[in-house]
This record gives sequence, C-alpha cells and structure tokens, in this order.
Amino acid sequence: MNASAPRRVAVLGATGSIGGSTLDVIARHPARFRASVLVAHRNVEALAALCAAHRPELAVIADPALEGELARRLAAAGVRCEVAAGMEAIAAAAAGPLCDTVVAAIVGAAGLDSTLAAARAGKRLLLANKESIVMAGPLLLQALREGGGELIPVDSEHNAIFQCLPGGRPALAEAGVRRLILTASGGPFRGRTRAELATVGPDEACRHPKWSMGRKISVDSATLMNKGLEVIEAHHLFGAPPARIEVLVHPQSLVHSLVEYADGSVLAQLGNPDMRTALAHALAWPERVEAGVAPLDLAAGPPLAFERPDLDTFRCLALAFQALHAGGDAPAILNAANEVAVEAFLAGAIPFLAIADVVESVLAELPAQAVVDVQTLVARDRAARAAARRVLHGAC
Ligand SMILES: NC(=O)C1=CN([C@@H]2O[C@H](COP(=O)(O)OP(=O)(O)OC[C@H]3O[C@@H](n4cnc5c(N)ncnc54)[C@H](OP(=O)(O)O)[C@@H]3O)[C@@H](O)[C@H]2O)C=CC1
Ligand SMILES: CC(=O)[C@@H](O)[C@H](O)COP(=O)(O)O
Ligand SMILES: [Mn+2]
Repeated sequence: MNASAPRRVAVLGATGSIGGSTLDVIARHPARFRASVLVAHRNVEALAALCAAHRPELAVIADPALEGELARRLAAAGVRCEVAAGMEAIAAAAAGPLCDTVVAAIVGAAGLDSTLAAARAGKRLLLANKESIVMAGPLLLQALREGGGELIPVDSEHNAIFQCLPGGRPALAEAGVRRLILTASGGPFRGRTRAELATVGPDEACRHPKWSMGRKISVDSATLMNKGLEVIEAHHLFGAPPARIEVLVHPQSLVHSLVEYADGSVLAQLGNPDMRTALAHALAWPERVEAGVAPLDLAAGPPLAFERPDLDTFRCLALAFQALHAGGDAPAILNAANEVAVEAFLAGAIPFLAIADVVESVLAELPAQAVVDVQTLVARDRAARAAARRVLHGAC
C-alpha cells in the first residue's frame, strides 16, 4: 500500500458497539485510516450522525424503507455522500472499490453475505461477526483463498491468539503449538446455580461484568454460548482440532487468550478489556498504533485467577463442543437456534435456562449434513430457525 494513502475502511455495523470502537480508533489516525463506507440496519438517526462526523463516501442502510429518510437527514446536515439500501447493497459495498478494508461487525447471521463478499473480493477482512465463520467456516476460508486477501481476527480472544502465534495464522503442528486456551470472563452469572438462574431477566443477563457490548453477544456471554461460538471460530481460524482447544474462566478479563507450545512455553496477550486494542491491532497490522486504551497496571489490579467452566450449569458451551464434534453444518444449526432463542429471551418470551433447551432440541431434530454451498447453508439456517420457533411455541 502507498504509505501516504490512508486505508479506506468499510464499517459494517457502524452504529453498534464494535462500530463505535472502530470509528474511535480511525478518528485518532486520520493520516492512516479513513471511514469510507458506513453501514447500519435501522438506526437511521445514529447512522446520519456518524456520517456527519466521519464524512464517508457511501452510507448504506439495511432496511430499504429508510433509504429516503437517510438521504433527507444527510442533506439537512449538509453531508454529501452516496446513499444505498438493502442487504445486497451492503454486500456490494463490502466488495466494491470504495474500501480496501472491511470491518465485519454486523451482529448475527445477517452478516454472512457481506463477510463472504469482502473475502471473495480480496479485502483485508477484520472479522468481529463470529456468527458468519461459525455458520460457514469452510466456505469463508475458501472465499479468502480465492480472493487472495487476508483475515485479521478482531474477536478479543482470537486477536490475542493471532498475536501469540508466529506470523499470524500458521499451520499449528508446524509451529509447535500444543493447545489454544481461550479465556472466558464467566459472564454476569459466574458461580450461580441452575436454581438461581431460573428467574434471571434480560437486563441482568446483559450486565456484563467487564465488556460493554450489544445485547445479543451479552446474552451469549451470560449463557457461555459466546465461548462456544468462539471455540468453533478458533477451530476454523487456526485449524485447531477440538481436542486442542481449551476454555478457562478468567474473571478479570485481562488475559485475552493463550497459546501453549510443545516445549511448555505458554504465550498470552494481555490488556485492559477494551476492544479498541484488538481493532487498532487489526487495522494497523503489522504495525502498531495508539488505541486510546489505558495502560495495563498489573500491580494495581486483583490477582489473575483461572478456573474450569461449569458445563452442567452453562450447557450452551457443551452444546457448541457437541456441534463442533458433529461437524458439517451442525454449527450453523446451533447458531440459528441460538439466535432465535436469544431473541425470544430478550423479548421476555422464554426463561434464561430455556435458551440451551431450544438449542439442544433443534440440534437433535436436524442432524448434521455436509456443507455444500451457501444456498444450501442458508436453507438449513432457515430450517433451524423454523424448528426453534416450533420448540418455542410448544414450550410457551
Ligand atoms: N461488542 C463487542 O465487544 C464484541 C462483538 N463481537 C461481535 O461483533 C458483532 C457485533 O457486535 P456488537 O457491536 O456488540 O453488536 P451491536 O448490537 O452493538 O451492533 C450491531 C450492529 O449491526 C447492525 N445490524 C444489525 N442487523 C443488521 C442487518 N440485518 N443488516 C445490517 N446491519 C445490521 C446494527 O445496526 P442498527 O444499529 O441500525 O441496528 C449495529 O450497527 C457480533 O457478531 C458480535 O458477536 C465480537 C467480539 C466483541
Ligand atoms: C470482547 C470479546 O471478545 C467478547 O467476545 C468477550 O469475550 C465476551 O466476554 P466473555 O468471555 O464473557 O464471553
Ligand atoms: Mn470474544
């Protein structure tokens, strides 16, 4: 890349938690990075405000009904940028000439098409949208190979592992790697019993002890499904067999993950729990830039603690390992059922513990099939969502 030309970054999910952290880092380094494309779902007011602040070349709103309102708001604010709408426009923007870097930070399966489009187009893909790699790991890796771009993980654990490996994503056996150790905060309900979890509600579940995140991933952290999705994500990103991936609960969330080598060395990446570190690393890689994150003062904090996860209480983590072992499209089925169950929980329609029950029922109803292509995968995602809704209706 020309050293004098800033990277042109498309931020998919600009109005979300990752989107906000990304734009904060970008704004700190105007000579290096420019937000050239901003994308949101329905939050037209926030998207217009971000356009006024960052002056992208293109703004895309997923909901076509809001395109006119976005254009009106931008005109009223004196912002001149192209406006587009719809999921196809998002994928086209991710693959198009207005960006060389794509931050995939749409939440859920809705991010799949644009993530794949960016990979196929050979962009530098900064992957936060873990659901897309969980659903379509082999297809995404194939798209990356064909596109000739690069993937830098943004999820804090995977970014940590990337930093602890030689040259990013080498073949693990050749690099002498014995195990990948993913840390988990344990979420807001660490240490609670199933009886204590029977009546917890959405706001409690979203009160994460260490990270400020969107509501879907916050619930996933509370059930430990987030860690389950991350185990599957690590399997695909680093080519690690399930037996070589371990999860350790680390309530301080200062050690973001670790890599154990054949000689007994264990390398870890540490830092305050602030996603701007991972985002700055991924945006600037292989260079390093300031991220606005407070320096870590290990002497001032509590001692670092580690414990094994409670798989009997937090069954979603066990279910994710089960789906990974089943292989094929079982992780996509797991993800779809989880998305439906989490939405129902957030709407107050089902209790917290029912999330795992729904996922377990749907995995049992739809045994794994081989992943053939995106169309088949999307059809299976739909079937899993329909099955999850039937389970919900049966239970309510
Ligand atoms: N937050 C974090 O610290 C971390 C998040 N991640 C992952 O990053 C992703 C984003 O998480 P987070 O930022 O917390 O989520 P948020 O809920 O805060 O933000 C979600 C973003 O996605 C947009 N969006 C939702 N649905 C669609 C759609 N159909 N089409 C286009 N855009 C859509 C939203 O737009 P709108 O505002 O208009 O609804 C919003 O910009 C998730 O996959 C999560 O697992 C990974 C590691 C850490
Ligand atoms: C910041 C990040 O990467 C989240 O995925 C985080 O890991 C969530 O915390 P849990 O460890 O509680 O799932
Ligand atoms: Mn994470």
